[in-house]
Amino acid sequence: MSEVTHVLPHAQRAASTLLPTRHGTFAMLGYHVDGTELVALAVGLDEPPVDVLPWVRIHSECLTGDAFGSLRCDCGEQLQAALAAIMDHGYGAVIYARGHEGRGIGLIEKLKAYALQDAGYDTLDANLALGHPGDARRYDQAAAVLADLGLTKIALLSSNPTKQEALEDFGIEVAQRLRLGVPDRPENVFYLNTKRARMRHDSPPTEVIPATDAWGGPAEVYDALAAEGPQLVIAQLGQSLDGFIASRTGDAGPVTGSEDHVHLHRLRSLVDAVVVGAATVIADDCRLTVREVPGRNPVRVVVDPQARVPLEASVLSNPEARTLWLVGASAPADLAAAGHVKIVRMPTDGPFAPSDIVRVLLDRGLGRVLVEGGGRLVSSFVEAGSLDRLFVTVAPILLGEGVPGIRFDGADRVADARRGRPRSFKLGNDVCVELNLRAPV
Ligand SMILES: Nc1nc2c(ncn2[C@@H]2O[C@H](COP(=O)(O)OP(=O)(O)OP(=O)(O)O)[C@@H](O)[C@H]2O)c(=O)[nH]1
Ligand SMILES: [Zn+2]
Repeated sequence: MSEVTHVLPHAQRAASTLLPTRHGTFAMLGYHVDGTELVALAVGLDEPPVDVLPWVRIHSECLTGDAFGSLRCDCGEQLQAALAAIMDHGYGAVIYARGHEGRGIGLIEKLKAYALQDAGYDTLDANLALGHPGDARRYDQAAAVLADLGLTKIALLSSNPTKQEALEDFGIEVAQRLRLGVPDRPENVFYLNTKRARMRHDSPPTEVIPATDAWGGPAEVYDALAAEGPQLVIAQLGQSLDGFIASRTGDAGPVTGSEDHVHLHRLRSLVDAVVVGAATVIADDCRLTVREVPGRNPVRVVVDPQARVPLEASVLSNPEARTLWLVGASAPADLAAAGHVKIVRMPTDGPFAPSDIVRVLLDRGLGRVLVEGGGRLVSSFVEAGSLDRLFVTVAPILLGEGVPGIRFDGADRVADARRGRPRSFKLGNDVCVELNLRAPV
């Protein structure tokens, strides 16, 4: 931690209430700090978990982004993603920093800066041309609120190292900094790239997401996933109307249509890691990369307790993306994998518990996970309660017999079936059902 170089102003806690949101109910605290009104939306403060860092976002007020949904900046999406992530994490707070509007120059001055940007200036030069500093924000008030909340050692949700350093100057220990995965858009990509090039922002650029819903399913499905924050486990299966993901011979010909293929690539583009079982790799020789839509390739994760996947398989031989090869404790010790492949020896001979797989990935910074097949692996995640969302695309064909999709030790009574909040949409002639398994039905 760096030296504490400044003294904090007094944070006067003046109001305390509850705020139900679409992400859940937050404690909402209102503060007066040095003539400015700040609010905190907090969760989990009454019973802080042991050895867990609170997740904190210091969100700079942005009327245009936060309230109007402007796409000139990424503030609105960052705010929603932060609320979702912190609620999901169960411990932390968003400090909504009034007085930060326009990086501290105020609303109307920001609009003047926008007008200059309309004429070709970038976001930094526009501020300078108006006689303002590039960034005029102060962080002592937010730090004082954090101190009052007892959040003095935190994980900060931000792409801005300056923010981290400023908080540390005021005695807040930033033990970790996490970036929210909000996509670049055509309307804000120049702005975001300027911040990367000139204002020290270190969010990795994403491929630009066109403002269109012509990819796979409707945009709101993917926007909702993008807003889910750094930890998310989803699964996708394509199956026949009678519930098979492949024919009786295991023929790997696609069951669902091309729109579902695009949808799958879209899901891959939204995660850090895509997980498949050994049998699926052997049957399909899948590449697991993002090709149908713009986006980064996720890390490929092969669940292979007996190390059965041959070295010639695409995921092990083609270095177009990184691969983690999860093998069992007794798998051969002399596996000679290529440089892009990392062998992870699990403590047991398998089958590996979904929670152990998720943990191994999380330890490597891979918090957003797509389980892509086969049926048994996805089923084990369903059964273990390890999935946040399940997508099943149903094609209007009947196979009669084949490789089953989801099968697990089910309920005796229909009333006890697994349920989630459903949403369904068409993918060509197929129908995709998304089950949000964390949302109350
Ligand atoms: N002056 C000015 N302010 C802007 C502009 N675009 C967004 N802002 C303001 O910038 C603030 C948000 O700061 P950002 O640079 O987006 O992000 P950050 O807070 O530094 O970093 P993160 O924590 O990663 O979000 C908000 O107060 C916005 O109103 C602009 O073009 N000019
Ligand atoms: Zn903004």
